[in-house]
Amino acid sequence: MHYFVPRALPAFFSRYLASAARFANTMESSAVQKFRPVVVSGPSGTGKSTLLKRLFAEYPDTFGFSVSHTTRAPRAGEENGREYNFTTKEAFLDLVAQNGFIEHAQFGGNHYGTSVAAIKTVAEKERICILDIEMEGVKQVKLRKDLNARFLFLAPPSLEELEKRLRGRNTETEDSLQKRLAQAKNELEYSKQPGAHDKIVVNDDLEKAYGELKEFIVDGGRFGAAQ
Ligand SMILES: Nc1ncnc2c1ncn2[C@@H]1O[C@H](COP(=O)(O)OP(=O)(O)OP(=O)(O)O)[C@@H](O)[C@H]1O
Repeated sequence: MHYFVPRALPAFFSRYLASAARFANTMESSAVQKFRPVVVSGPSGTGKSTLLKRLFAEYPDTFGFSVSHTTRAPRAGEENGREYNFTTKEAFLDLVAQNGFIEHAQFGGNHYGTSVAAIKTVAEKERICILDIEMEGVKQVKLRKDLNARFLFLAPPSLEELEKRLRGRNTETEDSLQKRLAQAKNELEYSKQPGAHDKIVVNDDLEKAYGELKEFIVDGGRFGAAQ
């Protein structure tokens, strides 16, 4: 039996689909061209939360955080898309297979992750997405050129000073403190690799560090976007 296969039709459709995909990508990337995500990393206890809190207070309605995915059930008062993107295990693992997560992990039998789409959503809402993540996450974001992110590393003045701050914060056990200090050495090593970060700020004097962080992130109101 012979079927009539219109040869021109698939070619037409594939051209149509390719141009639709190009259009969607352009639309998508135009948001991150203007609202470029900023990755702020640095050893635990260097002062990321302290400095970012100040930046958010000085620039209200400018920054945003991506909404994570989770397979855990919503708690009372939690709204899908606000606290988390609540999802089934199947949908979560599908997205993992599609390389849709920057980072994901499992805690207490539930999956959690930061999706590429959630980061882009912040840019589409015309806000600068701030990602406060550790080194492995930084490496993942670097692979995703489509996110157009900028990278700032906050360094402690020394490991001795970092230990003093972590002890002073009174949030760590001796064991978790030693783990954080060991991880800090890895992060500092990585930060010395050429091209690992766009900007390194040493948080010695708080005022000076804040000024440098602000200058890099705000960038005279351009937030890193090309004019
Ligand atoms: N320049 C500074 N001089 C002295 N102390 C500082 C300075 N910056 C931050 N601190 C103090 O160091 C401690 C750690 O800061 P913070 O909690 O902001 O670190 P972090 O990088 O956000 O840590 P984590 O990644 O564990 O959340 C806090 O007690 C903070 O008040």
